[in-house]
Amino acid sequence: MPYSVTVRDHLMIAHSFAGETFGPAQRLHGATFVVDAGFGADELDEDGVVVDIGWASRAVAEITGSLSYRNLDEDPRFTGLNTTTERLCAFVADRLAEALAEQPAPVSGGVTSITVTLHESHIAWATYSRSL
Ligand SMILES: Nc1nc2c(c(=O)[nH]1)N=C([C@H](O)[C@H](O)COP(=O)(O)OP(=O)(O)OP(=O)(O)O)CN2
Repeated sequence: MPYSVTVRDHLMIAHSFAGETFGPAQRLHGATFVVDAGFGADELDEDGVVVDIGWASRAVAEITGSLSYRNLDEDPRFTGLNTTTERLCAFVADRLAEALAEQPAPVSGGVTSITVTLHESHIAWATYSRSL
């Protein structure tokens, strides 16, 4: 996968976690994530791109917008699940894969993988990668 394009957004949510592992984060707390969504391809399309950056930015913004300013403890999409940074990465990546699949070529043309990283601070982040 020699080529990739990454677009950045951010996400503000509230949540709490179940499990002694999480210590004080078992209580409701807020989090602001920087979201990096990467699209990988083996080859460029006929326009010379992996994916249109404008389309990618809008697709990511739609997903982050569906999460932001929400208490994810009350969001039916995550019932019974800890909305860890890792799980939110996978959620964003899977929604992006769905959005891409709905697009006709050339938008969906050569993308072979999606990699989403959520930075929860300058010293901690998580990543989820999937192939298409
Ligand atoms: N692998 C993950 N570990 C943790 C996540 C996560 O999403 N994935 N999230 C949290 C908390 O939501 C928060 O980000 C940090 O809470 P905090 O209590 O400060 O957790 P720490 O592990 O940094 O410190 P403690 O020693 O547990 O107090 C936590 N972990």
